[in-house]
Amino acid sequence: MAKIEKVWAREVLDSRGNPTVEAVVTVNGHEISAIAPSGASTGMYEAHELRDGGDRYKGKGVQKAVENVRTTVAKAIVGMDPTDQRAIDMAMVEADGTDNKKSIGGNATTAVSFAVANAGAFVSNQQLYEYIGKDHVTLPVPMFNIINGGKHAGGDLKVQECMIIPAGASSFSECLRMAAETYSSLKSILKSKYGVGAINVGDEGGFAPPVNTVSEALGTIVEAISDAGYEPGKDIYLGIDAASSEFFENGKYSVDGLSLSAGELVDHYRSIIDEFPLISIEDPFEENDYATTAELTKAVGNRVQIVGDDLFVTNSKRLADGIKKGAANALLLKVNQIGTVSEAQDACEMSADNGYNVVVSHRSGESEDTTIADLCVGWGTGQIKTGAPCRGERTAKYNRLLRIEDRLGSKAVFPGKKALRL
Ligand SMILES: O=C(O)[C@@H](CO)OP(=O)(O)O
Ligand SMILES: [Mg+2]
Repeated sequence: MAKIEKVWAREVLDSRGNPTVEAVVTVNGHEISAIAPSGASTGMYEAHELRDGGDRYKGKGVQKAVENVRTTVAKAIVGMDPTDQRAIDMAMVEADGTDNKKSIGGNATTAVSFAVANAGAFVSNQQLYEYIGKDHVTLPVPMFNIINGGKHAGGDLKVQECMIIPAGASSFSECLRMAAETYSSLKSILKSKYGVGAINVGDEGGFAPPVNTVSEALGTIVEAISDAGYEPGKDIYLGIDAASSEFFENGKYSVDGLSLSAGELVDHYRSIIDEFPLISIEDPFEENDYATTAELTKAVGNRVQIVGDDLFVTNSKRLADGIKKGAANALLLKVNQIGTVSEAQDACEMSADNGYNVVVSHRSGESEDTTIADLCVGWGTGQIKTGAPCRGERTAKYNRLLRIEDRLGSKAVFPGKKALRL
């Protein structure tokens, strides 16, 4: 049996230039490292990130998380078998002792949990996706965020992400090519419509043009899809992440130049669904509103994937509540929202057992770490969202998926439209 010989951590930078935690686990004399990502539109029920009062630039909170890995976490897990992911994750949960990783920090536990997964694969002489997935590995249909709004961009567009979903493709690599071509034609269209400033990009690599409404954004994307030679609603579909908690105040949603009640927002979404080939809506209502999320799911859930991100925060308890109430029909899975790979896996399995789709997701603050690409393939979730088809921290994941597809050759399973139950 291999043993974890040493646990270390250091501060490195994420894609926004903010400090984050890199954990290093030594097995068989080899150092295996992994980096925690970080959100901007974080859900209120997420695992706690150690960031010193939310100040992301002084680095003191991250230093504390780094220190916790070097001391508390190292004490709890050195000597354990790196292939016993669950025991290691539970040892961290126990050493933390809070219900939201407040003492060790969700960023500390995530980085260690990722590193342990990679170390387990290393000592097993396997690729991470093989080690996790055994024999049911599946390449995902990706969602590409090509127009950025909300907290990820500086403009007036309140909806955070406007995405393309090339579910009509016959392989992952074809999805990526279709997305890159559409991204490129969108760039030309935006430049000619709004001027050269419109092609500046937001946190996830999508453009941040001066559009005011989601319809304007989706209309331009539809044009770009056609210009690239694809058929909207057949080859490439649309998805949005409303991240609506960010524009919810005093019982009203300020979106698309309107001030809407939850009920009015249901009608607003329904008119957008009627106008565009929109097949996925994430966080349509604020993170505590299971009732209206259930109402929308009931009304359109047979043709639209309703995804819970801030709503569920990859937390099995919140997910179980949502399932009971019929809120959403898909889980957005972010390991750092709950803080360990094993707890995220629990939420993944609960989703599958209850007929909910699962979309593995990056954060807006990312790094070169590609662990989530392997988790997605190994768990066979069939969907991933990891930003635009550009910027190194996003292409790191897409390129990793290309490599996995290439390694699998004719054994690569790709679900296409089935991943979204279309
Ligand atoms: O809301 C989201 O889905 C994510 C990732 O796209 O954003 P953030 O990491 O800022 O929470
Ligand atoms: Mg989201």
